[in-house]
This record gives sequence, structure tokens and C-alpha cells, in this order.
Amino acid sequence: MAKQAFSRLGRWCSRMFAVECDPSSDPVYFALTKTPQTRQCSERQAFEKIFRKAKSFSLHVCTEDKIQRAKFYEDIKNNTIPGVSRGCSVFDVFSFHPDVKNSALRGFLVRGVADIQETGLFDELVRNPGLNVCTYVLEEDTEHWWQHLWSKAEDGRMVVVEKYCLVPAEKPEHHPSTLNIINSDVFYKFGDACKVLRECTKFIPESKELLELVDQGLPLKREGRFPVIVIEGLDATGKTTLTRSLTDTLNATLLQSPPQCLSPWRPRFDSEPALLRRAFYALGNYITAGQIDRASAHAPVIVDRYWHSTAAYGIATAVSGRVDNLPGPGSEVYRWPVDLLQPDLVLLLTVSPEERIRRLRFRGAEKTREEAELEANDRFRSKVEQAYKRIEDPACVVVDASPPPDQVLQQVLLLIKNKCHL
Ligand SMILES: Nc1ncnc2c1ncn2[C@@H]1O[C@H](COP(=O)(O)OP(=O)(O)O)[C@@H](O)[C@H]1O
Ligand SMILES: Nc1ccn([C@@H]2O[C@H](COP(=O)(O)OP(=O)(O)O)[C@@H](O)[C@H]2O)c(=O)n1
Repeated sequence: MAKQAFSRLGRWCSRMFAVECDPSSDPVYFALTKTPQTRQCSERQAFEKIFRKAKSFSLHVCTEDKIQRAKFYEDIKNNTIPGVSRGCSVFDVFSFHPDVKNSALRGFLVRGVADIQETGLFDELVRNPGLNVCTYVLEEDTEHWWQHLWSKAEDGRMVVVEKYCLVPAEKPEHHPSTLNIINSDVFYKFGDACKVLRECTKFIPESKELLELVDQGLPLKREGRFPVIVIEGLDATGKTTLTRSLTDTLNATLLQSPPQCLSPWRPRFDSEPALLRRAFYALGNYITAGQIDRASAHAPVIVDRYWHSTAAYGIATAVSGRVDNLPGPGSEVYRWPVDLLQPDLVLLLTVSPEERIRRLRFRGAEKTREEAELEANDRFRSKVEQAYKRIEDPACVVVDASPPPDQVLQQVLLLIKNKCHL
């Protein structure tokens, strides 16, 4: 057996396999076993739902290096999958050790590709050491489904190096999309976010300039005497409107995260995979922290978005499917970074989904959305809002931002007076 195949197996054994057919319900979970077991009739439904006796194959990105893996995954998603899946169904899949942090590998299952094994592309995919390529085979007499893991033999032929029987399994405690959040979607230390950007200076030269900007020391304990108030909320909940009026009323300094000085680089990082995008926003908070430190020596400081936004969007984007797939309240993913300056008060503006859509429309956005997209966005909206509310130390105070602007301002001024004695 080829060397490459051995290393593949080391990472593959004792894993579970999850197929996400429908974002509004649980994935279908399978254990991978060497020893087939007699199955209940009802379990056939799991196979019927996924495979429907059609020829299927899956690709998992298993490159060791995290940055390479993130970039390769995007490449497979945007280039390879559309090319091979015309007329097929494509599902997101996870290969993972149940409830083990950082064990999830993401991939795709393509159902209905009749002749993939006869194509040059199949050889190309199997030869790629960064991919685990599997086909799925029904053993007609026993009705067992097998996952065949492919590799290249020493003589150059494509061979099946391992076979696992798929056995329907209970859902694990943690949804597989939550397992890799720490240090991939949310960073809890300045050094961890820097490390990611340092490693990508080769292909994103802008990262070098960014690192030079943030390399000016970390203010953890604030020197300033004036209170620092952060305004958080989804897009169009009224943050810009409120932060402006608060700044005027309190004679405060208005700051934002990411800070203005990062604006030229933002589109570049927004087009990168989540790992790089999130590291960029994480560092933005540390730059804003330095500005808060200096400004709060002279006047109250109002901040338009800060850490809560970075974490809530990072978590909500990473976690697939339903809101209840989010890590539960109290999970370590909701903790404040150990070395980031803390504000005195964080206010979360909330409005009903209908009012938010009305405000977005008024601003001229989102007029032509399909119904399905609206529904998907609604799920995302709920996940961001729940994640916001679960972040701790400091937790945010929820403010109903549906009344007219002056009433929202009065309500917030009262809160600030009570909590910050301003
Ligand atoms: N309290 C409010 N009542 C009604 N409309 C509001 C209110 N606050 C803001 N808006 C309007 O909603 C839209 C989004 O507000 P904005 O302050 O830009 O939100 P954000 O900064 O959170 O994206 C704007 O057109 C704004 O005029
Ligand atoms: N402190 C911040 C601010 C924004 N963000 C990211 O930026 C996006 C929202 O920023 P935006 O500028 O479009 O929001 P608005 O202020 O326009 O409502 C979110 O999707 C987050 O991913 C962040 O991660 N951390």
C-alpha cells in the first residue's frame, strides 16, 4: 500500500460521518465500522435519504496546514464541485471524531455521478494528497452501504485502500460544525490572530502592513477615566444613527471596529476564507482598543461594533443549519479574549425581523430576494442574535431599538446614566 494511503488511514479511522441534506433539520449521522451489523428496517430511511441507490462520491479536504486547508476547501467548493455536479445533488459533509475539538474535516458528497470513476478527473482528485476521495457502494445481498477510500498504488493505479461499513448513528452532543471554532472562526488571543496573518504574508502582502500597524503594544488595562460604551446589533438596527446622536449628546469620541485605517484592506480580506477574514477582524479590535485607550483619557467613548460582532458573526457563519446547533450558553466559545481591553457597557440593538427588512429596504438594499434566500437569512439572523446574547464578561444589555430614533436615544442615555454614572 502506498505511504500516502497509510497517513490517510491514520486520520480517518474511528471517525463519524455527517451528511447535511437539509439545513432546517439534523444531519444524517453514520458511524464508520469495519464490522457490519444487522440493521433495523427503519434505518434504511437514512440511506434512502442520502444515496437513493445512485452512484455517489465524496471529497474531504484533509490538508494538515490550516491556511492551506481553508484555501483549498474554497477552491474545491467554487471550482471543482460546480464542474462535476451538473444534474447531481451536492450535500455538505463532515468527517469528525464525535465531540472532539478541532477534529472536523469539511467536504462534499455528490450524488448521481454515474461515471466519475472512469474520468481523468477522478484520478486527479485521488492523486491529490490534500483530499480524501470516497465512493459509496451498496452490497445488494446484505443491503449494507460501504464507504470506499481511494488512493494511488505504487504502480500508479487507483485502488481502494480501506472499506468502512456505514452504520446510522445517534447525533453527538456537539454539531460537527462547532468543533473547530476556536482559532479558526474566533480568536481569543492577539498572538493567535497574528500567527494566521503572519503565515499568509506570502500570498496576501497586505497582511505585512497590517501586522506592522498592530505591532504597537496592547493596552489591556485602560488608563483613561471616561466610560467606554459599545453599540452592537445586526445591520440596519440603527447603530450608525444612535452612535452619532450619542456622540453629540455626550460630547464623546466616536470609534469603530474595524477602525477606519483598515478600510482599504477590508475588501481584500472579505474575499478570503473565514480563517483569514476572522483573523483580520480580530486584529481590528486590538487596533480599536489602542484608540479607545487613548481617547478615553479625554472624553467618553462610543464604539460602533467591537468584539461581540467579531465573535457573533464568526460563530454564526461557522455553525451550519439550525439555531439550536449553536454551542450552548456558557460554552467557552462565548468568552472574552484574555488580552482585549474591555468596555464598560455593551448595548445590543434589536428590532423585529420585519422592521429590519423595512429599514434595509428603505436604505435601498435587499429588494429582489428570493423567498428561500430570505428564509436562509432568517436562520442566520437568529444565530447571530443568539450568539450576541450568549457572549459573557461583559454580556450585552439588550435594547429594543424599534421606537423612533429620539426615543431610542433617551432610553440608552438612561441606561448609560445608571450603569456608567454619566
Ligand atoms: N429608531 C429608528 N426608527 C426608524 N428608523 C431608523 C431608526 N434608527 C435608524 N433608522 C433607519 O434605519 C436605517 C438603518 O439605520 P443605521 O443607523 O444605518 O443602521 P446600522 O448602522 O445598524 O446598519 C437607516 O435608514 C436609518 O435612518
Ligand atoms: N468588529 C467587527 C465588525 C464587523 N465585523 C464583520 O463585518 C460585518 C458587518 O459589518 P458592516 O460594516 O457590514 O456592518 P454595518 O455596520 O454596516 O451594519 C459582519 O459580517 C462581521 O463579519 C466583525 O467581524 N467585527
